[in-house]
Amino acid sequence: MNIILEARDVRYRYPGGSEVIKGISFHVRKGEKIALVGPNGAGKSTLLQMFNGMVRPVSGVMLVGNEPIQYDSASLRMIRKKVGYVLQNSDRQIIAPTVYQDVAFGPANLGYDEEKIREKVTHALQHVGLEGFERRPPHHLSGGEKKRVAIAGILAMDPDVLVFDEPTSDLDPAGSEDLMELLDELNQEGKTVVISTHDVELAYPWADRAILMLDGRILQEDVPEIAFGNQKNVRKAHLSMPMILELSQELERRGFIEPGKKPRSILDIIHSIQKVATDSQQCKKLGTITVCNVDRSDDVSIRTWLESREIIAIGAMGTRAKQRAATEHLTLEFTYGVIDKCILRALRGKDSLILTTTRMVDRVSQRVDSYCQESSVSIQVLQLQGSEPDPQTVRSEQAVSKADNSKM
Ligand SMILES: Nc1ncnc2c1ncn2[C@@H]1O[C@H](COP(=O)(O)OP(=O)(O)OP(=O)(O)O)[C@@H](O)[C@H]1O
Repeated sequence: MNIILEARDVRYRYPGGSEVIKGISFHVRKGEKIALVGPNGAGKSTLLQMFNGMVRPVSGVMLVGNEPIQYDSASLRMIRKKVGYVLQNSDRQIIAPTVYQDVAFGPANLGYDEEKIREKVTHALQHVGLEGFERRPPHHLSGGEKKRVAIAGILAMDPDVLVFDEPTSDLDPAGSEDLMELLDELNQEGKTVVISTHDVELAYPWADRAILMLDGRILQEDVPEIAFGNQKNVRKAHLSMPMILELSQELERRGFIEPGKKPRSILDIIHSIQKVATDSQQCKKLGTITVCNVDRSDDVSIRTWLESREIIAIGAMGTRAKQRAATEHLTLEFTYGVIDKCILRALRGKDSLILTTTRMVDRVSQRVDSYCQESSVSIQVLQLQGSEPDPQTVRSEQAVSKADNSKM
């Protein structure tokens, strides 16, 4: 078990106040997505701030990479290179007069030379979709853009762990979905991601593990299906049960889904409702999913390719994919939970196109393959790539089946 963060019986009280962290122990494994969930005042922010030494426990030990955190300034600088912390309020994190200077602050503090700083800043801004914003004053940006500047500032230091305090609290629903998608992308690239949130609907499908907190203690820590499935603890923590989980419990009571199945998404629910799924598989021809890697298809006109197709829905995963869609003036139908939504479409016999980036391409095939194996269906995943000489021939030349047709 590759533990990257660990708390051993940590306790904390603010100067002159009562105890707000009351003996907490837990660990985070490398590559995990953890959601710390609890009501106002539960101690989530205080606990998160212990992860990179911003708050020092009164007793107990915090470890990063199996090493107890040391609190001298040189050690803290190194810890903050490993564990990046994105504050809830971006205005408190952004300090410089331009976006470039703000994102450059971390790498400059690490002693990098000008060229390396420029490289880090450019890469970080690309990552969060803010290329071209370098000279902009941060206080003129929208809340969502400021959040991305704050994240870029952390990414520029290339930390192993990213900690986000209420990452979506000041974002609109579309902005929240974009941000969760960015967190997924970063996790897919190997970052461990820890967030605090009140939003159970957001945490439930996203997290590998949920930690429910109340009054400075951990109430429950488990996979989301179990952590959020305990009605008593959920109520106690002033939370509500995620809608999907509540619906699946109701369907289970009525015998529509097998006992013990805990769907995490609408696709899971459809899959669990065996009869409906079987009917749809038998009656309909399945649609296909075409994947376009935007990192490798500069010379492909997606718009031209689309013109040669029947009606198709388009989804985008990742910031660069969304930017590419904007450049080609494509209307996106799906920007979050994209793979599941395209599988649902395929089950209805309809085709879709997913724009994505190199690191996420395999994820599409993996998710579709695992769904197909579990459900004994075969949805074709095709790839759109390379130069496009003639839209008429694109379909046969560039659409290469990756699916295992023997599953049919
Ligand atoms: N700087 C501070 N000085 C004194 N007490 C504080 C300070 N910051 C937080 N607290 C107290 O510590 C407790 C835990 O606060 P914390 O912000 O960690 O909770 P939280 O779960 O993140 O809440 P929220 O969801 O509202 O942000 C609260 O009772 C709060 O009043």
